[in-house]
Amino acid sequence: MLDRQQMRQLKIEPPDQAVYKEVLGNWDALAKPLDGMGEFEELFARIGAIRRDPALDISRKAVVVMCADNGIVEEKISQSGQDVTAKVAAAMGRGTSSVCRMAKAAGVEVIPVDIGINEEGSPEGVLPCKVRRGTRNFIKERAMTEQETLAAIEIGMELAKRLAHEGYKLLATGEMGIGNTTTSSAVAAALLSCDPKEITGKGAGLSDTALLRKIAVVEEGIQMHELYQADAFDVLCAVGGLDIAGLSGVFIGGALAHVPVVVDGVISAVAALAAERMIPGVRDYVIPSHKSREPAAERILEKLGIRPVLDAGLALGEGTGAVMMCGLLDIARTIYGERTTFADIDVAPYHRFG
Ligand SMILES: O=C(O)c1ccc[n+]([C@@H]2O[C@H](COP(=O)([O-])O)[C@@H](O)[C@H]2O)c1
Ligand SMILES: Cc1cc2nc[nH]c2cc1C
Repeated sequence: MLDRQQMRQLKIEPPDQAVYKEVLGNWDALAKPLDGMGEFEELFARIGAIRRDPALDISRKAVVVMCADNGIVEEKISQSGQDVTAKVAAAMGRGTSSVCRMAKAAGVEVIPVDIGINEEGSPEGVLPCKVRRGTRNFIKERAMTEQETLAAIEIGMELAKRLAHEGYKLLATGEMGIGNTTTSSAVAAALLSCDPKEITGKGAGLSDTALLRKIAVVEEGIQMHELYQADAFDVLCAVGGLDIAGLSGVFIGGALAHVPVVVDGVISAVAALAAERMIPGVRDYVIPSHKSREPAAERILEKLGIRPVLDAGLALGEGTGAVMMCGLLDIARTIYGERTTFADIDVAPYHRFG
């Protein structure tokens, strides 16, 4: 079992800059305007550098969906009942939830994980990795013990490692957990040292009055656990969730295995930021997808130094935005994989000015 000391000692190797340059050069040789594929050219250079592969093989992809419950739902910070977590997770196990439909269209495998659903046993088709049945209410006590948080991180790390070993070239992240936009807002406010009012949103739908209660709950959690002074691991224990901790582990495990990991909405973004704070260098392995409607998302992605590609007000979760990004990456890659170069169309290559 992973301990805190071992975790602190993990080292992330930087992506390969020679491959990065080679991929950019290959884009320039294609019969198209220079930089015609915009940010996708740089994103693919990063993916090549991460995988140390200028061929940019991203043929096998999986989305890891961490499902867990949150004790903070006692404070009525979500429009949905806690039972929805298990119900949507069960649909995921059957292949019928939103992310499953989209992943089928995009050629991405869905790996739902029960890392903390508040039910006895795990739904059929969902990987049984329950650390405990939901977290504790963070305005009464710490949401998780150190051991529970480490266990969740380790589950994510081991899963990413196993998937890399099985030949997945790109991983995407997702989650399902009623109440997890409250835990995410609390973790984000602490890690960004900002006022919860600025970054707490309506999650899966709340009235204006309920949003004020949600903000007050986040403020109370931060004050009670003195989180503006805490490190990322302590923040996770105090106000985080098993899904967030598990996804942090996926980001760390992906980075250690040289696999790019696509971030999804606000919960996944918060997990990536926590992972970067715990193990510096992880962010070099994070691939953007969309800018969630939750206000914290933009701030977190900015802090991570990654720019979202889609800005469509998505707020569904489950990894749906990340899966959409996988589809876009596949489409964009076709012109790189089946190269038509300047030489093929008998035109002299363009040169960069300045
Ligand atoms: O991905 C996002 O940014 C996102 C934004 C709002 C809601 N969600 C999803 O909605 C659920 C959490 O909403 P809530 O209001 O219960 O905190 C959870 O299952 C998430 O997958 C997800
Ligand atoms: C039905 C439902 C499906 C979801 N999928 C991700 N978060 C969700 C929240 C709700 C409420």
